[in-house]
Amino acid sequence: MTAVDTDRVAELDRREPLLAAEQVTMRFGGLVAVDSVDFRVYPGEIMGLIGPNGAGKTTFFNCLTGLYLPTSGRVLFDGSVLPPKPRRVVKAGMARTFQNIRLFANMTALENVMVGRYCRTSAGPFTSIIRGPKFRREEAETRARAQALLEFVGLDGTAESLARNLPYGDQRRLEIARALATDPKLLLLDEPTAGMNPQETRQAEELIFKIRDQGLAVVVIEHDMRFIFNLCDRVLCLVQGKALIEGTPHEVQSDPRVIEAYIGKGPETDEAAQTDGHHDEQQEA
Ligand SMILES: Nc1ncnc2c1ncn2[C@@H]1O[C@H](COP(=O)(O)OP(=O)(O)OP(=O)(O)O)[C@@H](O)[C@H]1O
Repeated sequence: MTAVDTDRVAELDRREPLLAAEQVTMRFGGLVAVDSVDFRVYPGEIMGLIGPNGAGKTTFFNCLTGLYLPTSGRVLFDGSVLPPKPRRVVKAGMARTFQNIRLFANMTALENVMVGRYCRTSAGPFTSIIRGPKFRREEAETRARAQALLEFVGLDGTAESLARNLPYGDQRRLEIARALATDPKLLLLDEPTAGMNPQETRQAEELIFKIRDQGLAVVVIEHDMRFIFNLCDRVLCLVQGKALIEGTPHEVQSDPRVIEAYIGKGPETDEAAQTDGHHDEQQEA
């Protein structure tokens, strides 16, 4: 089953974008990693970002999320340019996961999600030290919300497990739960299925649809073509830092330039794309 609905995509196009990248360029010395890229994400859509290794996807992601200040161009979130400060970006409503899992390995699953929630609490250092009523009330709310998010991502029953003891696919879902704890409007997922088995990948797909159905916009970087074309409303393909094509999954996957960019690794050979050297590296990380 495909998620793509042409009427839905047309409707999305009539709305104000939640995220808009305008002519974003990122240079590292003489290397142009991202070259004049325009990109729009609308509320409630799933947007895919694909491209061969080294195409500039992660660098572009880092520009979108304020980790990098673009060399030129700008990124607007909800109509404003955000300061390149992670806490401000998160508070504005943008959350992300990384290519390599970044959990607090020795904390429980519940504690990991609670950490994500603290950007939405207001108890100051003094109230926290004396553990006053406001702190205790917020702590109870944070715990309840974290527990609900664990259930939402399908991790109920793991609340007290240490993050490092969870299976790989569960760790990835835990990262998503932690990102959701910040109450984002936009969730950015950097290779959410890297290293997953087919069953975990299917579960990840269902989870992302569920997140979209809550009204969030989602941007996904992936190498797994079958996953991305089944999941996304629209897809942008980057090649050597430039936007090669943006369109519906059907438009993108049938464009011969995309297949050529992957040196023959079209959708029909996506298993090969999943098992290339890049993914082995991710699994070892
Ligand atoms: N911090 C950096 N300093 C210098 N060059 C960088 C830096 N980060 C990325 N690059 C270079 O920018 C280019 C784009 O890299 P990037 O990681 O964004 O690509 P990607 O599409 O995410 O690749 P992959 O699919 O392998 O993760 C590459 O040539 C890379 O070597």
